[in-house]
Amino acid sequence: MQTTLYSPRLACISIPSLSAYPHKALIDHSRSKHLSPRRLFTDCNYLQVIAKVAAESHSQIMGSSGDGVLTGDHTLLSFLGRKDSGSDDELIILLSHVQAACAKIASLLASPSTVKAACEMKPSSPSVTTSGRDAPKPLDLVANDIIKAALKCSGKAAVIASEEDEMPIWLNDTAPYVVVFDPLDGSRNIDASIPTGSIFGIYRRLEETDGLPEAEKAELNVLQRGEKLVAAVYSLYSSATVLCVSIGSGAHVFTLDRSNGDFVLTNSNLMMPTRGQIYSVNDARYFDWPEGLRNYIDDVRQGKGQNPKKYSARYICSLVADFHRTVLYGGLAMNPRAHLRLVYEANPLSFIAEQSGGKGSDGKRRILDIQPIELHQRLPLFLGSADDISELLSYKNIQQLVNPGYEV
Ligand SMILES: O=P(O)(O)OC[C@H]1O[C@](O)(COP(=O)(O)O)[C@@H](O)[C@@H]1O
Repeated sequence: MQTTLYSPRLACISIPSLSAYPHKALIDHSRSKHLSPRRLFTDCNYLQVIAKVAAESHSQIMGSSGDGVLTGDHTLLSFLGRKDSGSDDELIILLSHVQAACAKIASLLASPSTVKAACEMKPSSPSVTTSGRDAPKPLDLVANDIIKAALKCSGKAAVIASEEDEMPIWLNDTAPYVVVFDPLDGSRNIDASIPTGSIFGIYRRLEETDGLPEAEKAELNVLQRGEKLVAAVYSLYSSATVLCVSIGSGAHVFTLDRSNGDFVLTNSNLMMPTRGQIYSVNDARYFDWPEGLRNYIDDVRQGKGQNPKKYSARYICSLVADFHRTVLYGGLAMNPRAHLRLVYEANPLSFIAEQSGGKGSDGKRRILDIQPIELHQRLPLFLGSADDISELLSYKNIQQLVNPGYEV
């Protein structure tokens, strides 16, 4: 049975395609039921069963050919379920809920009713909350609710922390994982249907904090250094919806098949080119930049850097989109002012950058080495090809300290 992805009133998510798995009777039974978004997150056992089946059985059917080359058509779950994938069943279950949440957000963003509502809204300039964060748009809050419901439903997240919530939320004393996330990055562009994304970082629960009061242990768990990440994910909602996943053994891209709701492997072991020819930065801020950054950009624009080719600029102003292009084509995606967040933006994306051969820096330190001191901590962020980032860092003075509070 197939359900539509773009119902105007209520966006539905198709159930994952399971024809490849041997537990067919179970699957046929599951398939006979329509999976509405409500059911997706209320019937928690449903996804857990699916993910467990994937984890237990996939290597009997597909797996790798033994030389690292993947064979067969993999979905995210079947890919993670391979014997040699390095993921445990609980992580697979958690990630199955993450992918379901992203599919639901993708369908909401693309639904005519959402686009119509956005068209009817008056243009608004971003205002800030009391904590200094941009005021959330309605879709930020909807995406946040979808992801929180999915993570709670997974039963695998002990504590979660979102860009849209002031504090972490403790969910479960015994669940193995900690999830930090930005539910909808780039949402300042959302009314114009410009690409947006979701970002997730997954850590293990710190068992040594188990005896502490809830608020204290919640904070310690979500403020782990990026190098402790066990997995990172970003979802890009664009002409295609793609999910890039790393569980610490490379980064892999899956594309949403809108006909059935599967995320299908489209690019395994992503390798960022060691050097690119594109820089991505808001260069209307050029005159607020320090000398080192201005010199670097002046040089690469003119082909006077280590790479004799003249660089081009691309800036979508949507971090996930700018980063995804950088991973694929090489070059740099950066925001030199202390604007992006360490915990749920810089860390997961730096983890994926490193897993694909690139680098992540704040201009002075490797991102994954930085000890977070607060959940919504901001910092300058430079992500990209290993050689391009090294060259940029050699200009020394690249962090923008002048921050006049831009209107747009
Ligand atoms: O205004 P700037 O400095 O160009 O920053 C743009 C960046 O801010 C972001 O919109 C994130 O900010 P928000 O999380 O507040 O939306 C990124 O997607 C984008 O890369």
